[in-house]
Amino acid sequence: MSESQPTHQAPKPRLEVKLLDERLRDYMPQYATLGSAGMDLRALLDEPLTIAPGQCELVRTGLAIHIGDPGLAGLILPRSGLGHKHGIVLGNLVGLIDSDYQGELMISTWNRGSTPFVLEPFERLAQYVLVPVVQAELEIVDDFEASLRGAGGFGSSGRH
Ligand SMILES: O=c1ccn([C@H]2C[C@H](O)[C@@H](COP(=O)(O)OP(=O)(O)OP(=O)(O)O)O2)c(=O)[nH]1
Ligand SMILES: [Mg+2]
Repeated sequence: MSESQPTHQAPKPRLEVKLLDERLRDYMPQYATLGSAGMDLRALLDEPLTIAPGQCELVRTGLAIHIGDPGLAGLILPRSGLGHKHGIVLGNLVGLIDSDYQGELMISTWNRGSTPFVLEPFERLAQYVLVPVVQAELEIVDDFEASLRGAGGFGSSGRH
């Protein structure tokens, strides 16, 4: 079945990427479908890596992506299939990639499951999502203008 074209599409930011391993040329991150939010990141490994239950390994991607625009950031998120079926998620839960980071993207890979997981070389391990960011300035005040919620949180508004 052919995929429907999006009705409108903003121009895509072009990001500079360095391949820290030539093998990555054949495994460039891609959007799997026209509407995919993330590009899959692959594990740069020379041989399969067994991750024991509870173990966390920092896995190379072999990619350095310089975002360069402080109005953007990268997020590294787990893949739902690996996370749900195999317990393979991120040791830092979410990876936040600063726009001025020029180093290699690393994936903190945590086996939160109960069986060993064998990670294969170049397996799609996590996903990279580019998101808009707004930087704030903080201004110290003594009081806020009152809001309906005030300081209530953590379930204070109850269930409906
Ligand atoms: O999953 C991740 C998370 C972070 N990073 C890189 C990019 C990010 O810009 C940098 C710093 O990340 P963060 O600010 O979350 O870590 P930190 O512990 O605060 O280190 P730093 O003091 O270097 O900011 O590490 C990754 O490669 N993978
Ligand atoms: Mg930091």
